[in-house]
Amino acid sequence: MLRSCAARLRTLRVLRRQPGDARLPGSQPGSGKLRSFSFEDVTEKDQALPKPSWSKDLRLLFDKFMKKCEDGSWKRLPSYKTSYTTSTIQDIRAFFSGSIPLKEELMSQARLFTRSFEDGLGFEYVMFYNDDEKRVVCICQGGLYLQGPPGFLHGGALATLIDITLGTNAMVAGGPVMTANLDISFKRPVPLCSVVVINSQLDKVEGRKFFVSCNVRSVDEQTLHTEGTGLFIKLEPGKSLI
Ligand SMILES: CCCCCCCCCC(=O)SCCNC(=O)CCNC(=O)[C@H](O)C(C)(C)COP(=O)(O)OP(=O)(O)OC[C@H]1O[C@@H](n2cnc3c(N)ncnc32)[C@H](O)[C@@H]1OP(=O)(O)O
Repeated sequence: MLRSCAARLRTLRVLRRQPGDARLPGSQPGSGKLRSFSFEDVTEKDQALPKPSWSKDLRLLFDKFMKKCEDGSWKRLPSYKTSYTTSTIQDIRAFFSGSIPLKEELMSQARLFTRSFEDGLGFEYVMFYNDDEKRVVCICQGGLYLQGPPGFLHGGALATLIDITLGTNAMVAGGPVMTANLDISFKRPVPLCSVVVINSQLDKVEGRKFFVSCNVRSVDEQTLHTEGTGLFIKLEPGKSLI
């Protein structure tokens, strides 16, 4: 989660174009300042760009959303495997008030779960964000190592994709969050290696609570595979997680 958290914070920095700014994403100027809370020192290949392992459907959808980005209404969210420097890890620890149990040498080896497979065998996905509509769309393809029932995507893999999509939606709206609740209704199985679209919407914000919902459809939109809702809680700087 922490790696996911930090990667998404860095994604937000790109999204909001605040180079060198130590503010938390979503916070107002002058509030939520953190010492050196920056991920600028992480330089890695952006994973949310076309690869040879992508199917034609994923490539076509990617091109379609990139077109939507041209007028600025949609933005592509970069995504990284992440590997952090010692100072960055210290800053993440400071944010969580020292409550991260993992030793530093192990933290530097940890990787973002959804970006830990070989290209094409696990999660291939790109997210796009529309600020006006408070929507995040994730176009994704679950590879051969994500099988559940023979020939179909594992429900837990789809739940993961839903979690990161809804979580990203909450996070671009409000800053760092954690999943408190996920409710998923599986309606039709997703064929392995097929492409689906997760369409999420920020429904409501109540204090630190962000309520987000989504549906998952096939590329041709004819099949409704899944519906889901999630509750995400905005994290408070300095508050211990444990
Ligand atoms: C950080 C970047 C993340 C990027 C996107 C997410 C993708 C990755 C998602 C993950 O994998 S996260 C890992 C799975 N989630 C967890 O491990 C979370 C475990 N739970 C916690 O650590 C805490 O419960 C949590 C941080 C979610 C909330 O603890 P807090 O102490 O900050 O909140 P608090 O208990 O004060 O509750 C705040 C409000 O939320 C409500 N709430 C908290 N948990 C709830 C829950 N489970 N269901 C319903 N409501 C809940 C709570 O009632 C209260 O409502 P009110 O303000 O109206 O009083």
